Amino acid sequence: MDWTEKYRPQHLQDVVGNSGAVRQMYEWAQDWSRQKKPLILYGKPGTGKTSSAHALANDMNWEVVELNASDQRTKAALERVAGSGSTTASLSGASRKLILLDEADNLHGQADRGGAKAIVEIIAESRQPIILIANDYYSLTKELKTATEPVQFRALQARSIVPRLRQICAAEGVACDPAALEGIADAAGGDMRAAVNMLYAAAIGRDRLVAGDVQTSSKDERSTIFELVGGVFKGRRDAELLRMAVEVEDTPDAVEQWLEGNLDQMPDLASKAQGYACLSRADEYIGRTYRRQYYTLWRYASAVMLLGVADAAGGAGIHGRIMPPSRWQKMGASKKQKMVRAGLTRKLSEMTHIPEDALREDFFTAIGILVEQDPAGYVREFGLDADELNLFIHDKTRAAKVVKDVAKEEKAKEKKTSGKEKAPTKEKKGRKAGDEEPPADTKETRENPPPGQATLF
Ligand SMILES: Nc1ncnc2c1ncn2[C@@H]1O[C@H](COP(=O)(O)OP(=O)(O)OP(=O)(O)O)[C@@H](O)[C@H]1O
Repeated sequence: MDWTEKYRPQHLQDVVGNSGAVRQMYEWAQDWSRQKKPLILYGKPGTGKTSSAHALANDMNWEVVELNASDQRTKAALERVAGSGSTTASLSGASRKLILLDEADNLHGQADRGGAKAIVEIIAESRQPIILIANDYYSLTKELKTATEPVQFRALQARSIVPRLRQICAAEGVACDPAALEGIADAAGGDMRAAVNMLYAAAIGRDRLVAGDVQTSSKDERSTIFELVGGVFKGRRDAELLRMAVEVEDTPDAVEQWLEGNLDQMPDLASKAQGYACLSRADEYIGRTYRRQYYTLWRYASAVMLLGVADAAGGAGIHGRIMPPSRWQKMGASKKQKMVRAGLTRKLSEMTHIPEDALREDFFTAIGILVEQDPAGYVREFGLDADELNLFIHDKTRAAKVVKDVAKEEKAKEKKTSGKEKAPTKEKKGRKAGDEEPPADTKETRENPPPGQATLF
């Protein structure tokens, strides 16, 4: 079993470090009332934000409802649980629900700004306690900052991490050398999740842990995605491969894209098909992870795809060069770009009615080619913003200019239309060559829609 889950603190008093933050949460919960602002826990990954929120709910005997800020269904769910429609019966003691809204820094991923604004309004008026979680406080919207009370989680000190690792070793029956634990705690860089994972990787299958067993790779030295994917295609099927998967910073869905992007290297059709079959099974688990917010399934998804594709690669393995999946490489993998990409996928999914997880590489590649040919047309049809357009054309200045020009052009068109409403006779005189087509919802345009959405799908 995943040790980070197994040793997740169950009560506030089990949370390591961040005592100020924990106290603030406790006091907030003690006299929580409808007038109180929701909390927003922010800080580096792996410092105990999510665990503390769950531990608080457990201590208060509150049920937890977990929602993700970037999920389109969140607004409706929030309205149901926290909005004015929620019954007073559910507001009393034991049946009180703590709403946990994760990825609050991705709230603008909600397709329209109105959606995000509505969510902030529901939060501010909530009849149930709400805790939001974010990594980066500074990227939160102003409205959200105003509506909430901040609680900072700081990186943990190595000397706070060591005792926790010692407890885990004791519970697992692993004797440990203090130097080994100190080495792990130092390398974790204040991230308890990383520390527990490193301990797991070093201690699993051992009953004694000495400093030499520990690979105290610092953040920069941890396995890279290239090594992991390279290992898979070389046909590795050992614990080391799973250890590398724990170390890489990429999420299983990113790893899945990398594996898929390199499947062409398979020696024959049968092994390629076998590789795809494993990926599709892993994909199901990854989807379920997100739907149920059950992150333990991630580990399982990783194991299924890594070992499965390694098996498909065969005993001798393939020693070709590992390439990043094409579109991914161009899009880069910075957090901001990932968020833009996630928002865009959602937008395209809504417009095309194709499920998000089906909008994979091929689809992006196809759209990319079309967008490159007619950026302005796609900005108009899909409502792409400059960041989204830049994902396709890779030229920030040009993307900003195209979006600005389209906005200008639309504004002019609007003006013209409203002018036309006021003075219909003048417009009737006919159009000059080069004028825009007047917007019309005639039978003909409905059946033969303009280029863009309808032509493409
Ligand atoms: N302060 C802590 N005390 C004890 N365990 C911790 C602490 N912080 C993290 N952990 C361990 O790391 C795991 C992940 O922590 P958690 O999910 O609470 O981090 P987080 O701050 O919410 O991270 P993220 O921002 O990535 O969601 C926990 O299951 C637990 O095992």
